[in-house]
Amino acid sequence: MMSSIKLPKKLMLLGSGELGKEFVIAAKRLGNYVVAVDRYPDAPAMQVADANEVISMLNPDDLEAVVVKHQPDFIIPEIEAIRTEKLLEFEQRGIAIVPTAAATNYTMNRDRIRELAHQELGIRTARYGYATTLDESIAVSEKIGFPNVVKPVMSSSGKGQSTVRDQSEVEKAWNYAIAGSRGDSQKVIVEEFIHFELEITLLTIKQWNAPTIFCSPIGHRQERGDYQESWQPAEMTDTKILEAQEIAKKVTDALGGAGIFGVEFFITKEEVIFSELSPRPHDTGMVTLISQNLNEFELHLRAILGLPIPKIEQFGASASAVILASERSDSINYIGVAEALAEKDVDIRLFGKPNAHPYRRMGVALAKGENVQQAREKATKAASQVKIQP
Ligand SMILES: Nc1ncnc2c1ncn2[C@@H]1O[C@H](COP(=O)(O)OP(=O)(O)OP(=O)(O)O)[C@@H](O)[C@H]1O
Ligand SMILES: NCC(=O)N[C@@H]1O[C@H](COP(=O)([O-])[O-])[C@@H](O)[C@H]1O
Ligand SMILES: [Mg+2]
Repeated sequence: MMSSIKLPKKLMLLGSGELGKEFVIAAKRLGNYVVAVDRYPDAPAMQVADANEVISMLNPDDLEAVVVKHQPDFIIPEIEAIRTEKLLEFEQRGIAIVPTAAATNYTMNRDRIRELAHQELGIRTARYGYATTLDESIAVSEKIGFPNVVKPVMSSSGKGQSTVRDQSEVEKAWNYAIAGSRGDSQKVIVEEFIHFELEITLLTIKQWNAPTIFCSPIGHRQERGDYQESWQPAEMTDTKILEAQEIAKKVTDALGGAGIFGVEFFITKEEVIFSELSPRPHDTGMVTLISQNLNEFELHLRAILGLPIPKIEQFGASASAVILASERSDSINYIGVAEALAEKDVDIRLFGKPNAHPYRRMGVALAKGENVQQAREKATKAASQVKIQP
C-alpha cells in the first residue's frame, strides 16, 4: 500500500502567505512540484514555488482557469477566503482537495463549523448568536450578555473582531465587523466572553491509513484577535489534554480527509471549550519550526500524501514571537537580525512580504529555552530586536 505512493506530486496552494511558504519548503524537500496562488504577486510562498498565479480566489472563473492550466493532483487551501463551492466541483472531477472540499466549506465561515461542533456533535462552545443587521446585533448582544465578542462570520487573524462591554459599544462593534468582513458576507457572530486561564492550539493530524495523532498542546497569547506569541508544551493536566484530544478527534472525524488541523480551545479552571479550527497548519503552530523533529508543515505534507509519521518528537520548552510592521511601506529592509541571532537557540524567519502595513506579520522569532518562560523571553526579545525600515 505504502509502496504504491509515487512522487513527485503536483500541488496547488491556494493562499501563499508565511504558512504556505513553509509548506512549499517541506514539499520541495521531497521533490514535489508546487504552484503557489494568491491575490498579489511575490507572496511569500511564490518565492519558493515552481510556478505562481495571481488571481481572486473568491472568483470561480479564476479558479477554473488556473486548475485547467496546471492540472494539480492536490489543491491545498492556505486561507479561508476561497470560493469553496468551486472546490466541491473540482473534487467531483477527481482532484483531491485537502483535507476535503466539505471541510473547507465548513470552516470558510465561522457559523458552519460552529453549527457542526455545537448543534450536530454536541460539543461545548461559548454561547453565541448571529446578526445580519444592527437591530439584530443589539438584540443578540442583550441575549448573550456582556462582555461579549463580535466577529464577522468570514474573517481571520482577528480582522473585524472586537469585545463589547455594554450596549453603548454594540453599534461600533457591528460597523467594525462589517468593515473587516472578508468576502461577500454581512453576518456577524456574537459570542459569550470566556474568561480563560489559557488558550491552546491542539495540532491534530488525521491520516489516511493510520490513527489520528496529536502534537503536544501549544499555548498562545493574542492581542486584537491576532497571535503575538506561542509556546510548547502548554501546561495542562493530562485529563484536560485527553479531553481536548477527544473533542479534536470528534470534529476532525466529522470533517474527514487527511492533513493537519489546528484545533483551538479555551481552557478554564473547570472546562475545555472548543473555539474554532483551521483545516491546515496554524499560525501559532509556527513554534514547531523549532520545537519538533517534524514541523506542522512537514506533518501536513506527510498526512496529505499518505507518507508515514513514525514519531513526533518534541524537543522541550520552545516559543515563537511575531515580528509586526508598524507602518505602511512598499520597500522593506530589516535591521537587528544579526543581534537577534547572536543568542544561542534562537532563529528568525522573515517572510519576504513585499509590503507592510500596521500590525502586518512580517516574520517570526523562534527560541528554545530551559523552561517555557525562558523560551518565551528569548523569542520575544529576538522579535523586538528585528526592526523594519522603509
Ligand atoms: N468568546 C471569546 N471569549 C474570549 N476571548 C475570545 C473569544 N473569541 C475570541 N477570543 C480571543 O480572540 C482570539 C481570536 O479569535 P478567533 O480565533 O475566533 O479569531 P480568528 O480571527 O479566527 O483568528 P485566527 O484566524 O488567527 O485563528 C482568540 O484566540 C481569543 O484570544
Ligand atoms: N491566522 C491565519 C494566518 O495566520 N494566515 C497566514 O497569514 C497569511 C496572510 O497574511 P497577510 O494578511 O499579511 O497577507 C496567510 O496566507 C497565511 O499564511
Ligand atoms: Mg483563531
